[in-house]
Amino acid sequence: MQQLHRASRFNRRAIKVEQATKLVLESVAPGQQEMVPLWKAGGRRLAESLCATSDWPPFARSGMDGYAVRSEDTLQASPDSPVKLRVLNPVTAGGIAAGGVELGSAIRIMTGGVVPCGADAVVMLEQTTDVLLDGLAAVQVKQAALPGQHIAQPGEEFRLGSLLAQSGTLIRPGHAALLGTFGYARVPVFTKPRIAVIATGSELIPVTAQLGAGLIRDSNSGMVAAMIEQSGGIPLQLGCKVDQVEAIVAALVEALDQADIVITTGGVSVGDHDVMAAVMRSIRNHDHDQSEIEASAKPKTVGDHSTVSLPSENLHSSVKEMADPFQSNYEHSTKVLQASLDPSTRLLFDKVAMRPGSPTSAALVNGKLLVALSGNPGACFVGLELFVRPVLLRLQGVSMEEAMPRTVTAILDADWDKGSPHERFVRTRLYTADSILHADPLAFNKSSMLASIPDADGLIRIPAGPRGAAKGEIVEVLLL
Ligand SMILES: Nc1nc2c(c(=O)[nH]1)N[C@H]1C(S)=C(S)[C@@H](COP(=O)(O)OP(=O)(O)OC[C@H]3O[C@@H](n4cnc5c(N)ncnc54)[C@H](O)[C@@H]3O)O[C@H]1N2
Ligand code: MOO
Repeated sequence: MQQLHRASRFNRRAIKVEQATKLVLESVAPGQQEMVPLWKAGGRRLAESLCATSDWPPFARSGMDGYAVRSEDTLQASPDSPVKLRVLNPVTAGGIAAGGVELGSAIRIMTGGVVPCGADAVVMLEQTTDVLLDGLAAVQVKQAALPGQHIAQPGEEFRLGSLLAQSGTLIRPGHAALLGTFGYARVPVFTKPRIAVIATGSELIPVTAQLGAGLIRDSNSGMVAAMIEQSGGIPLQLGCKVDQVEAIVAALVEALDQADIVITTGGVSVGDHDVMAAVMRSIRNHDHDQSEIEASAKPKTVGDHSTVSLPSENLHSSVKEMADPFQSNYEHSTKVLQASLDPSTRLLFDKVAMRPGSPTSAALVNGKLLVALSGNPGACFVGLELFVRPVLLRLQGVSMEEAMPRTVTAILDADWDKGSPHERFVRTRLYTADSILHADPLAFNKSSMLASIPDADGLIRIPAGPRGAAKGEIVEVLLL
């Protein structure tokens, strides 16, 4: 029996990164929406596509301080032979002229003012001289004005009803300006997804604590929280939990209750205390049991998740397998976990064909996504970028395609001669030289290392194989 349990730890089938990303993205849908004042909408995601409520500009607008003229009146104007135009009634309060521009006349106008009817050009103040004509106010123009000169035509930027921004758009300052222009004082946005964060590991202490023998501070929680904030979510910190089933199950139950999705870090590998791996096995077996129930009602199809061969151990034994009988009331914890799983609960994956982060796992638990990231900071970071950020964007209305990381190609600056059976994501600096983008892999790139994470501009994607990649090769880089 013990052998079977041991074997089940290694019975994990790696799926490709794209497939894993697709699975997590398909398991979430854009969330609720709310109205927020425009001045608080910056950085949020639009929940509806919004359109222009009028033409813009709404009237012919002067782009300069000067005189509104009829261009044909100025056709013969030159420095040697300036044209004199009578100055008619000045623009009234509100910037609207009382009358129009008539033959041989001009009206003084300010930047942004309504171009009076009859005028089809504005001459800049600097290019005019105030003079008298028959004792009355006049202006002298020394150059022919082109029709339309310094006038913004009504509707030239937007027509009534034209699209301003699509649902899912990140509201940047420019969008806020547009929305204000068209009278959107309150803006429909997606509610911020609430993401529970649990760090697992008995070696972890809170950031506030003093280091002790064998202890390290929990750096993943802060990193995950920062990524959540950066991607428009609200992190709910549940803190670090010791590698005991009941502590972690209790935290998961609380997290699933409070949050839209749950992220854990650590404990996903094959170690004796890797509790999240045991939880995932429990879910896999629960899923398997469900599949068997469903299979009795309908025939299995090829490629069906339920056809993956799994050891048929139950939730109890799989949790028991990793639990230290001296540390943990696993019977009770098992029941708590089991009682909290509904029939829709299923494992999405428990291994990804990538380095770092191959043990990264995900499940749908009671309709909520649970992503179990690796504890190694480098692997945790890559998992966040590949799986968590896209999910956060999707929850805020971004399309599946646009939620995926953006990629560029760059010239590799140094040999990466480490081959791998799985594709590898290498933290890199990006820079441009002679208009060519270069990827300069950062030092301290191991999964367990932190130092390169803050400096990374991208992740070089090195295909699986014995060779790695050579200096000068063109490589694909995921932008961070
Ligand atoms: N026998 C095997 N051992 C390991 C395998 C394997 O296939 N066979 N896989 C290795 C790989 S690859 C990885 S990646 C790690 C994954 O380990 P876990 O995700 O289970 O993470 P832990 O064991 O809990 O921790 C790994 C490492 O990271 C540190 N850590 C964990 N949490 C935090 C945190 N919140 N803040 C900072 N640092 C954290 C932890 O102390 C460990 O040093 O497993 C390999 N082993
Ligand atoms: O998959 Mo692990 O993250 O290589 O080190």
